[in-house]
Amino acid sequence: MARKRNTETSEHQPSFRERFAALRNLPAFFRQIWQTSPSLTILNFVLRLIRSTVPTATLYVGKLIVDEVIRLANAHSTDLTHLWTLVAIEFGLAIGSDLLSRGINLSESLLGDWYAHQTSVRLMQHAATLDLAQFENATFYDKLERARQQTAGRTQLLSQTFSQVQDLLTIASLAIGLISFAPWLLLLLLVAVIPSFLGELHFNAKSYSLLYGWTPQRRELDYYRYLGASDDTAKEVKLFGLSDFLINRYRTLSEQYFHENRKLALERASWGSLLLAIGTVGYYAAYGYMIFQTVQGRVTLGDLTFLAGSFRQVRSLLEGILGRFNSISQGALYLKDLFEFFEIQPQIVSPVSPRPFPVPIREGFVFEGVGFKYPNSEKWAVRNLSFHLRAGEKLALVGENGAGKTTLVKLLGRLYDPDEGRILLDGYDLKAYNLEELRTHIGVIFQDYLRFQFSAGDNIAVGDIVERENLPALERAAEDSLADAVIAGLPLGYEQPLGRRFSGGVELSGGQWQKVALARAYLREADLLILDEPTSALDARAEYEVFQRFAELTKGKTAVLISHRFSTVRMADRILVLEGGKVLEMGTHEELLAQQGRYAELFELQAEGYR
Ligand SMILES: Nc1ncnc2c1ncn2[C@@H]1O[C@H](COP(=O)(O)OP(=O)(O)OP(=O)(O)O)[C@@H](O)[C@H]1O
Repeated sequence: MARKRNTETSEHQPSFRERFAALRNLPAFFRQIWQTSPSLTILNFVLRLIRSTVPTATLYVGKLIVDEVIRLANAHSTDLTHLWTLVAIEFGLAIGSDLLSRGINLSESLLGDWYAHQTSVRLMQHAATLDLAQFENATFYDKLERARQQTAGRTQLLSQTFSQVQDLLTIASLAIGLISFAPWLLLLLLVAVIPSFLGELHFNAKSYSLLYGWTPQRRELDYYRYLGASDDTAKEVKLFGLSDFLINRYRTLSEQYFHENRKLALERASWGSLLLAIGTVGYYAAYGYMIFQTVQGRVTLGDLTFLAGSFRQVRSLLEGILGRFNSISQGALYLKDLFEFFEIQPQIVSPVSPRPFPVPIREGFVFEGVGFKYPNSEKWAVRNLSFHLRAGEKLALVGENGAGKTTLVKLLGRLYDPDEGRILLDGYDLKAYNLEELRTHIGVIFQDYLRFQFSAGDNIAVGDIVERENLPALERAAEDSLADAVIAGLPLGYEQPLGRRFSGGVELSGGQWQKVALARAYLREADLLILDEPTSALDARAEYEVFQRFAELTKGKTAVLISHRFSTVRMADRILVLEGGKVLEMGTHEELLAQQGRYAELFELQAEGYR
């Protein structure tokens, strides 16, 4: 299937002005580098400063050697002391230069690695503060993806900018010699180098926009790679015979990228060679002129070697600087992506002066005309939702798929805020409470709970991670959720790694996983416990037992239970029937049966199936 490139993103073709504007990110970048390690930054800079004078010094000593050789030859002298001293100095410079380069590389790679490490940690920390809604947004993902990719590339930007400064200093010292000989040579050099610089600038802008425009597709490629080769997916991919389908989708997209990239690479190579040739013509014109001056006796042979060497070096340094300028401005554009990611702010936050969370909860939660639309959707997931979840009651949520049950739970945990109406806790809007505190007091086990590829103990401990080392607490929670028998059957008990991703891991059955996940809810001393279809994978006996315990363990606590099984639902104090995001019926099992409404209908339907 041929796929069209996202045309919306190709509008992001960065203009010259944008590229230059992006350089404004460099000071902030260097502030971060400096904060990473002031001593390494200074060391690197000092080493580069010294290193920048070495080429000029070497060329100058070379000139002195040539002049001395000629003087000795003409004077038929055998006193070589001065000559050998000069050679020794040049040798010293060569060794010194190598050592300096090594020092520069070492300090820079340490600095770069440490910076990349710190940025990755900051990225994770920042991502953790953001809202669930932001994670469900594709543009956000693209930004995150670019920001992630850039952390390693930053090391390169660091060394390029430092090299730039070093080379500029070297050029300055070499230029002094050239200027004193013939200032227009320097001008000739610039003219020779500029066309290839402009060419590079143009092609770099193009490849940046190609890469940028392809971010969504690259994410798609990663996804196919993951689907095609991962333990989570292998089962379904094999049984449904999806390999060829996936490989073809991958191939089509990847080939399209390759072709676009190749076109650009070819254009770049042909234009690059042409423009570079102009530079070479400039160099040989200047070289010819210098040879002519030497033959005329206006400069010495030593001067010729110095000047020709300086010219050649300044040319290659200038080319390097201009070329590097391109990658620096490109790097600065990527830097913009990174900084932009850090600028994304969460919308769901704590108030400035939050109310203390009520312990115990006195009145409970009141939904007042709550309406909510998912950010990427036009449809109301829930609307005009009004009901009272009393303190200490067990409320079951019932409704068909998509009725809004999980959404209601997400609103309770402030993973989203309502678009209409409000949710009160003991008379105050949920937004009046500290967000973290609110979440600490709520224990939720979602139907799509995470199967962490951690040890069995850690899989329970994620319910309240501060209890990680508290084995008795973990054991108690496991007992409450019936996970104790599962763990007793594992060769390494609580230390047993679960899942197949890492070596030595043991895979559990769906029901066994569910028992382990359920233990998380019991580990946390939550005041509001929410279980979203916690027993869907359990066998009938286990389900019965789990709910017997649940009733005992949550005595006096507020709890919300989502289930499609009426045997479970009828154990709740009250039942709320949702339909199309609205409250359809609410009452006890008996009341709802007596009403002969939807609940009674669904209950009968299920009971029918068991008869
Ligand atoms: N992340 C999301 N983005 C957009 N729409 C969503 C998202 N999650 C759910 N929805 C939509 O919101 C509505 C309510 O979904 P919700 O998950 O709350 O239903 P549910 O009652 O829990 O269903 P189920 O019994 O299948 O678990 C559905 O129409 C669903 O398509």
